[in-house]
Amino acid sequence: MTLPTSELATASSVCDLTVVGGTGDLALRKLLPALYQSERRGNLAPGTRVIGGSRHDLDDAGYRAMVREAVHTHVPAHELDETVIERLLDRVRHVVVDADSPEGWDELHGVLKQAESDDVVRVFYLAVAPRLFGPICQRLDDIGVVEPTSRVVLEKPLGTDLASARRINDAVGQVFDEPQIFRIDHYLGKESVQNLLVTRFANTFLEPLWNSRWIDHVQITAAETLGVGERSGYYDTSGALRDMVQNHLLQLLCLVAMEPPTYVGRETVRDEKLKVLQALKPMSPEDVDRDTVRGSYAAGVVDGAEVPAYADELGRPSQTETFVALRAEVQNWRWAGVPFYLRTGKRMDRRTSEIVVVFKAPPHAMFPGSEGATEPNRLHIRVQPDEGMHLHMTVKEPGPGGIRLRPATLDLSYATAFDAVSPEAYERLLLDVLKGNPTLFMRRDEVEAAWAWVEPVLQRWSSLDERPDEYPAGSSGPAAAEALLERDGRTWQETDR
Ligand SMILES: NC(=O)C1=CN([C@@H]2O[C@H](COP(=O)(O)OP(=O)(O)OC[C@H]3O[C@@H](n4cnc5c(N)ncnc54)[C@H](OP(=O)(O)O)[C@@H]3O)[C@@H](O)[C@H]2O)C=CC1
Ligand SMILES: O=C1O[C@H](COP(=O)(O)O)[C@@H](O)[C@H](O)[C@H]1O
Repeated sequence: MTLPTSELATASSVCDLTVVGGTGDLALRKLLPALYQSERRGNLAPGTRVIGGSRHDLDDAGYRAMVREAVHTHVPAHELDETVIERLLDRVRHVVVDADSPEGWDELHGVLKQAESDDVVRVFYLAVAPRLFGPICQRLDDIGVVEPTSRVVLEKPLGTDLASARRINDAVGQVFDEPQIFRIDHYLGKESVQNLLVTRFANTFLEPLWNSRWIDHVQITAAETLGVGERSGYYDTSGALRDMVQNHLLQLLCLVAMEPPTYVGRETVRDEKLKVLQALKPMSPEDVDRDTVRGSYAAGVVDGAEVPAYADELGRPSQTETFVALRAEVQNWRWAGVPFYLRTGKRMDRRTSEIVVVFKAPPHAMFPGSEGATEPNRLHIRVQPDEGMHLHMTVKEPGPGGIRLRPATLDLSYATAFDAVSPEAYERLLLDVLKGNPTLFMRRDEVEAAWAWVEPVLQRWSSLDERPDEYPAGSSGPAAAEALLERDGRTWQETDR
């Protein structure tokens, strides 16, 4: 079994990568530093160019200065190499384009016509608000630059509900065929997320246990210490359910719950993930009231600094949730009766993304005095920080004087086990785009199935017209999130660090 995305050392095809939104936060903070890293590792094919597009009145030199600063700001100092920066800058151009106007697009056409050869693949990365995806695709079509080999990359969020996601998909689909469309979910580019597939399917010891007979429940957490910062305009129209659960957390759930595909390939993994999304138990209004928790951070202390409440950062009261916890069920043979608890929030006590698989307790306490002393086995898959895994077990405490049971862990930290730093998710995903490998990108049917599942939650919440529960910034979320598990006789599990 080979993971196509592990081909990081393989050069990509020669591409003209046009980043519409090339002056925005995402481009400067993530995409251009990722391209720098690809250049540094020799993974950008000679002849590949990067064309930034925005309404900024910038010439090539002005944009190159912006790119240089972005690389200096967002790449760790020990990885900076001026000769690599120069090599990257040689590839860089800028065109002034406005999605809302036909002007400027001919200039893009002119630049693309100067490509090294007719074989250069045109990639259009839309790092702009999703409402612009359809209009930009139309403009690209109007100027005649979309070829059968072209690709388009769409950033999340893809819509705000099922209907808007369908509209965007329809609009993009007027110009690009589905195999040409790469919908990014950057969690799928994280090393440990891909390792989840390998751990499950390249080892034999887990798979026989990976079902409702042996697994009690699964917890998936993505906690951030950051607040909404500069993105409050976007975030307040979104909230944690749309921003994190509909995409990243459900993708993680899919990778935990999916059946083994016959091989890891472009469509096979996505086919299996889709089946999981389609098997999620639909939420009735009563389910939403019972099985979901919304929170909004109040003022508090994070990493030793006082931070304001969400509403104060925003400058007005808001019903938008900055925290969600919920209980989901996958209604199929493997997972019947196994709850999946999902939780995500901003301004929490720690930055951690983690999957915890909690196994059932041993059926019989056979060691004298050991009733209640054994903790169920837990497999922690740490997505970030400190990527790795640890298996929580019960062992005998060494020494004479009878058998005393003690919890202990088998720990695998990537940083210590492998002498290699994992590439940033965007570096890996951008290379996959340049190579034309869509395995780690979301297909239309997946995105829409995920929206179909979260939509009843959104509808119920908006019908209630209530403010989310407050939680102090720097805490683990609202008390109701603890109660959600306590009701089932369970607790959230954290990796001890
Ligand atoms: N920032 C992040 O961390 C993340 C962002 N995303 C998504 O990526 C996308 C971009 O986000 P972000 O970079 O933060 O947004 P910004 O607002 O920082 O940047 C938007 C970019 O789009 C350009 N732009 C805006 N309007 C037009 C237009 N009419 N025609 C052409 N270009 C235009 C802007 O340049 P100008 O104004 O000069 O035209 C700018 O380059 C969004 O969909 C966002 O949700 C997803 C995950 C994380
Ligand atoms: O997509 C998003 O993800 C980030 C969290 O990403 P991470 O890689 O730092 O875990 C989140 O802050 C942002 O709100 C969301 O849009």
